[in-house]
Amino acid sequence: MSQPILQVEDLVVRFPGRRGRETTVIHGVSFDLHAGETLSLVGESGSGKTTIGRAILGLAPVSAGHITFRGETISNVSRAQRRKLARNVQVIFQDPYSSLNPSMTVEDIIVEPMSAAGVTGGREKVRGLLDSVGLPADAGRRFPREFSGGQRQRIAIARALALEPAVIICDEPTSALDVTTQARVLTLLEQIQQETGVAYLFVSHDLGVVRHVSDRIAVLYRGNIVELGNAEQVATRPHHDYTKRLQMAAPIADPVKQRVRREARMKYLAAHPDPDFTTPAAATSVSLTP
Ligand SMILES: Nc1ncnc2c1ncn2[C@@H]1O[C@H](COP(=O)(O)OP(=O)(O)OP(=O)(O)O)[C@@H](O)[C@H]1O
Repeated sequence: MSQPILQVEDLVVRFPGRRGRETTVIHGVSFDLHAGETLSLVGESGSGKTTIGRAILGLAPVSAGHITFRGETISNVSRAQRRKLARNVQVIFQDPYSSLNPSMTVEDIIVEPMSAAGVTGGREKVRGLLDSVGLPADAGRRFPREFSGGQRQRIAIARALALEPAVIICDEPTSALDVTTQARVLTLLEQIQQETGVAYLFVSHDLGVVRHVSDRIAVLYRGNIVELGNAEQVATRPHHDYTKRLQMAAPIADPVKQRVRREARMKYLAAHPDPDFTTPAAATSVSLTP
């Protein structure tokens, strides 16, 4: 495999807490990301997935450890160096309703990061970007409110692609979308990756979703990576107890398979009681009646 494009080594993130005490939310996490690869960070709500993404983007404090992009340190650097990085590492957020400025046209939304990076000629590029995400050319003149959730996420993807980044952090990019739209957006992200070689750091609570889009999966539990490996292996033959719980909590459509797995989960939990584990978030969407 190629040299890693992004390396996170022994990352520790602490936030100021009550009475001047600090709370550590990321406890020495390490992973790397290669060009053209999708690595997913999976864990329940509060496990620290978004914080890791924000630390890479310089939006959360790197209290210890360091982060490098193409071998160059990007943690705790100056604003100017940060701006340089912004061209290479972009982000797509979970909520396509709040992540796009409602008072700007789609063209202005897409051109904005180019102008901020001092790239000229952005407006000519917009039509090609809209086309590459499957939106009509006249979409540029319209406003976000005129589009559905899936279309808005396509606008967010076009904006992320505007600076031809090497890495895109996809923070739960499909969790606000219905299942069919989810599949379309994931397919689009895969096509873009095949065409451009962009690497994705994909953040999700849903092992079932990331299994199909990832090359590797890192499982995060309370700010620690407890398992990292090939996506198929982690999703279907996990080693760590916590991953097994996440796997058993991922919702599936077939009610017969769901019942079989629920029974297996009950058996497993009865045989492995562990008060230290909280119920993974996805479990709440699994029906408890046949
Ligand atoms: N700015 C902050 N100040 C203090 N604590 C924070 C801050 N940002 C995040 N945290 C805490 O860090 C922990 C991890 O949060 P984070 O949002 O990274 O989790 P997550 O796995 O992305 O969860 P979710 O799936 O719900 O988005 C949480 O306990 C959260 O309360």
